[in-house]
Amino acid sequence: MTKQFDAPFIAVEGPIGAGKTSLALKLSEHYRFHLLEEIVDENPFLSKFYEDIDEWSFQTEMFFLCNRFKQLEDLYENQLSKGYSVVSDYHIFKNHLFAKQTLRDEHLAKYERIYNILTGDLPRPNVILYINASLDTLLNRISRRGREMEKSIDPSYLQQLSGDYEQFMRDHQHVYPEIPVITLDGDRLDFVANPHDFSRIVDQLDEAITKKRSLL
Ligand SMILES: Nc1ncnc2c1ncn2[C@@H]1O[C@H](COP(=O)(O)OP(=O)(O)OP(=O)(O)O)[C@@H](O)[C@H]1O
Ligand SMILES: Nc1nc(=O)c2ncn([C@H]3C[C@H](O)[C@@H](CO)O3)c2[nH]1
Repeated sequence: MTKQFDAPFIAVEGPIGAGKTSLALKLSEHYRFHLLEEIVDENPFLSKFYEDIDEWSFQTEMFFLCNRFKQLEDLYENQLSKGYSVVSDYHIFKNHLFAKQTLRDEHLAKYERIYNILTGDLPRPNVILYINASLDTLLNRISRRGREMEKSIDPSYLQQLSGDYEQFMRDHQHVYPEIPVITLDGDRLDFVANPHDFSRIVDQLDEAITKKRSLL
């Protein structure tokens, strides 16, 4: 069974370059919530993965999965079980979403068995902020951010991931109607430079958190 807790656990999600890290950081500062950051540079396979996805996908996906498993176990132990609130720059579901895109069938079948074992009882976010954005915006932001290894990202890979996110979020709302999903238009909202846009997001989040608390 999934680990239980009452504190707000907010996940920021969306495709590569949507603005998850930027928004999660700003929210953690605003609310003074613990920030769970996604590791990127520590993944020793990621740059090789971008050079040859088929060759390196299994190692890459397994590394992300094991790393996030450990992060979320620690998060429960040190934060959520003690009543501390958290904002995270990912949701564990993204592992499966990427893996379905990158793994060959026989590797995916093995991966899914391990994924189900590892994630079955992990704590799940109780509010999701989903940033979607057009392919042009995502490519622009990835290029402006300038991570060397991401220069070879194929736009069709990104397009496919964005479509998978859309589908996943729609399904999630049907399966878990009790978990609010706040969808943000990443093309139009500039929460990085525009305080007004950021405070509109905070208003929506405040409302979702208050509603959740009143149901407890
Ligand atoms: N809404 C926004 N308006 C303008 N610029 C933004 C916005 N969101 C993010 N950016 C800029 O786009 C770049 C990518 O943002 P960020 O690293 O937060 O994305 P991410 O979703 O965390 O990416 P990844 O999936 O790679 O972790 C950064 O340079 C950031 O400053
Ligand atoms: N293959 C793969 N699987 C994942 O679970 C995953 N999570 C993040 N990423 C990539 C996207 C950005 O380049 C960079 C930062 O998010 O790492 C992933 N890539």
